[in-house]
Amino acid sequence: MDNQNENNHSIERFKKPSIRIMEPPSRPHIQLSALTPPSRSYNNNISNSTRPLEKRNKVKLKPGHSSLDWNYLVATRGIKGELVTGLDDLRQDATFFEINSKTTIDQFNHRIPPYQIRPPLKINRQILQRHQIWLGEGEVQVNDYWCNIGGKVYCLTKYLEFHPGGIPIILELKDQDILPAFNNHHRWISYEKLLQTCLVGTFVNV
Ligand code: HEM
Repeated sequence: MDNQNENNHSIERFKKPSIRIMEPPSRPHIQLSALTPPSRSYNNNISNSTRPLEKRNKVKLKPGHSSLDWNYLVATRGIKGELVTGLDDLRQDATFFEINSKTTIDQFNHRIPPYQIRPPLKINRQILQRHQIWLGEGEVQVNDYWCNIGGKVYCLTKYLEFHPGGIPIILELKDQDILPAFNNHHRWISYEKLLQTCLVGTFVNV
């Protein structure tokens, strides 16, 4: 009997200590939207919570119209001033001669590419509007499309077909400075670099 008591006692001694299973602490409720990265859009008019993430509106560009093709065009024709259309019209434009200095006109007459002319050509609204003709893709002989970006006039005639966001979105802004719309879509892109050789001159309110 004593023997059995002793056995029971030793079994008790080797029993595992009872472990109290703790409940995991309850997690704070986190809304998924708080974990999603902020939208890369700079458009302050559209709240991040309603804007679908990474919605792209890129269009399918025609073959030969990639960004590399554009760089090639700039390097081969842009540097010679050949990406600016409609310059010959300026030679018959009285307003153009009225608002520009002799130094500028001399360089223009010597066919210096507009992006290299100092001081730059002055272009007012009247002249700009005469160079906003877009009859369709491929109509390079007829199209002549200039626009105002942040106070500078650029010729987009050749660039439009290379624009990954499409042509209509730019044409819609015909009468405006397109810089705010540009910044809403892609503030990080340097249009000054992309369109460097397409610069016509400075926009002036005269
Ligand atoms: C004329 C100057 C402009 C230049 C040089 C330009 C350049 C570009 C470039 C390089 C892209 C490709 C971006 C990428 O791959 O991430 C792009 C896309 C786009 N652009 Fe422009 N852009 C111009 C004007 C505009 C304007 C005025 C608008 C709107 C009114 C616009 C709307 C868009 C859209 C919707 C896309 C495609 C979607 C996206 O990338 O989110 N662009 N543009």
